[in-house]
Amino acid sequence: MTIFPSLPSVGDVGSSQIVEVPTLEELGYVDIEGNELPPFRGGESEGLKRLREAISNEKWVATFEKPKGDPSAFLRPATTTLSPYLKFGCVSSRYFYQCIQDVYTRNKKHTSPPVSLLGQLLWRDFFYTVAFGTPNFDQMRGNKICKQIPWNDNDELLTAWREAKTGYPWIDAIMTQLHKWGWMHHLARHCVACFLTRGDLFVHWEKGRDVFERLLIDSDWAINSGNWMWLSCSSFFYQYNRIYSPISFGKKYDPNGNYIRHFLPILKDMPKEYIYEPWTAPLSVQTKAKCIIGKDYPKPMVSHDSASKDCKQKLAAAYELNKKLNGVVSEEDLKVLQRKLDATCDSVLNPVHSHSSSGAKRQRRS
Ligand SMILES: Cc1cc2nc3c(=O)[nH]c(=O)nc-3n(C[C@H](O)[C@H](O)[C@H](O)COP(=O)(O)OP(=O)(O)OC[C@H]3O[C@@H](n4cnc5c(N)ncnc54)[C@H](O)[C@@H]3O)c2cc1C
Repeated sequence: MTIFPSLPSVGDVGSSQIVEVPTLEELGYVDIEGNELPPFRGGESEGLKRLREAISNEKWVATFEKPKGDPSAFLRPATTTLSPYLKFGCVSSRYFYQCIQDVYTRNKKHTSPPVSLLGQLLWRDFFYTVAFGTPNFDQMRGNKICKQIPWNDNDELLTAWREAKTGYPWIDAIMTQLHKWGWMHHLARHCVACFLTRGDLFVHWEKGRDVFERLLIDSDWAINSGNWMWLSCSSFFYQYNRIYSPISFGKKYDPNGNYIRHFLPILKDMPKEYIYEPWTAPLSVQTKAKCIIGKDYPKPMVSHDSASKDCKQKLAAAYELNKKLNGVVSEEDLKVLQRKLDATCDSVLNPVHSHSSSGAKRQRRS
């Protein structure tokens, strides 16, 4: 008697040929020799090792409070970095949850959801639940929980953002980390998602979501779309007047700009006074730093002050329209609104001017 049934025979494969396994180059990946390797190794053993390391620091687990972590910490990230392992099922979310509960049992005083570490796992399940119950969750059209907003379709703006060429070092460094590591801190994701959508460029959140989906190693259908809706003020969060400054937000955590220097080495010799706004550096300083703005590193593609003001106006008008039509906004309604807004808001076409001489004016922080 055989214990294991024999394997079914291989069916008729017809005339199809068995081809070679495609190379990485054929799959579209470029040679990364000489480049920094992403600090992630796949597999369950690595995932469990990271989980044990995070959990063994009981004080850190018990006091974990998001969004208090430092988004610019890259040598030792401020969060667990377990998302790729959870996404691929290398680490069980239930086991992770149980480990946190065990720490809480031993440490009665601990933070609570939504900001605690346990709360982060609840956010994960929150997005899974809403995504499951919402038709067309991953798009604006036909999605009842999503505000209908006349985003622009400007591929030039999208490309500059995706290719880390906005001229805002904080934004470009984050996008470079995305290309190199496939992972960034949660607040860093906030900054670039806000910048692309409601903060500065007014590009559709679905376009940014698609870029993240392609490049994140933790890319997750429900979590990614949910967070893009959140950050673009399309759903879950509606305070569109609160915009991340691409200049002052990162500076709070990293005044010397070490994160920027690491991910954008072209700016590594820029003095700290100018690292977040290099276009304001006098030409002599740019020359000494071997980085001429507009030649070695781009000028800012928009003026944050006027672009963010325009974005707020557009959001206010779109919210008003959604309210008036009780969320049933047709494509034609959006087009009419877009035409009206295009006539009044044109900051995107008016980039900030580079100040390569002394006496350059700084932008007001928002
Ligand atoms: C625009 C945008 C897109 C995002 N896309 C993704 C994505 O595709 N995949 C993804 O896993 N996370 C995504 N996130 C959520 C969050 O940024 C990452 O889960 C987190 O940064 C991963 O790092 P970590 O494992 O160190 O997180 P920790 O802070 O250590 O949290 C532990 C786990 O909780 C879960 N978690 C944490 N924050 C969130 C959140 N806001 N929503 C849902 N679950 C959360 C993750 O599974 C994470 O691994 C996105 C956030 C934004 C703002």
